[in-house]
Amino acid sequence: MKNVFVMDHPLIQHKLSLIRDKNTGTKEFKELVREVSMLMAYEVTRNLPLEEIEIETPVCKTKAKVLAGRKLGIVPILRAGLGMVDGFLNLLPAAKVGHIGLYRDPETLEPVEYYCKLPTDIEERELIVVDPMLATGGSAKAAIKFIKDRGATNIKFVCLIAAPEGVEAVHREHPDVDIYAAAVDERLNDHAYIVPGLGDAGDRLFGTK
Ligand SMILES: O=P(O)(O)OC[C@H]1O[C@H](OP(=O)(O)OP(=O)(O)O)[C@H](O)[C@@H]1O
Ligand SMILES: O=c1cc[nH]c(=O)[nH]1
Ligand SMILES: [Mg+2]
Repeated sequence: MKNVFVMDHPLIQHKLSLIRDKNTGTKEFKELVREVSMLMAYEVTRNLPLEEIEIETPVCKTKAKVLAGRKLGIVPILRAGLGMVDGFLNLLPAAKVGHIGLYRDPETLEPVEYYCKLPTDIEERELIVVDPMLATGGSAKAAIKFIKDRGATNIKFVCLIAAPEGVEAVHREHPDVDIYAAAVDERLNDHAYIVPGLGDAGDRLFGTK
């Protein structure tokens, strides 16, 4: 599949299996989502540019590599995307966080927007949109269009589980956006839930329902 990178690191896969298990309760679910997000942040940032600066160790002066100051932004899609933010910020503490509130109407399956607050300089930032689930792709497409309309040009999308239908839909509308997932599952069911998936990510994270 084009534009989708599956992160098959054993730690990510192991923790994802625990997350999928219906017997995993809210507290553990939240901790695991944070841990997997941190591991995914590590993989997603693999190509960040470096520059050399001069530093002094206790022994001598030397050249050393540091991040080349690229500005980053994390954009969770509320609610469930919130569960991924802390894991990303653990590794990228200087990143700014923008929030986009969307819920999927259970009848029409169309995303409904209810909140948006983004960093003012998003056009200068590399933006990482995060949401545990990419199902039909409606929410991801809407969030990406939203930030593109406000000037963003450099966007990645990171999820825990993607459905092939969602990957295809995002790729068709936003071919410039790479998708990073811990797994691409089999399909969507009649209610557009991912099979086998993990159920409703927002409800499992926040203990609702
Ligand atoms: O690809 P899609 O078909 O759009 O479905 C995926 C969306 O559904 C879930 O959110 P939900 O609507 O359940 O909102 P919530 O995070 O507030 O629970 C999930 O977190 C995604 O945002
Ligand atoms: O399987 C799914 C699909 C959409 N949203 C979820 O939380 N889970
Ligand atoms: Mg939900």
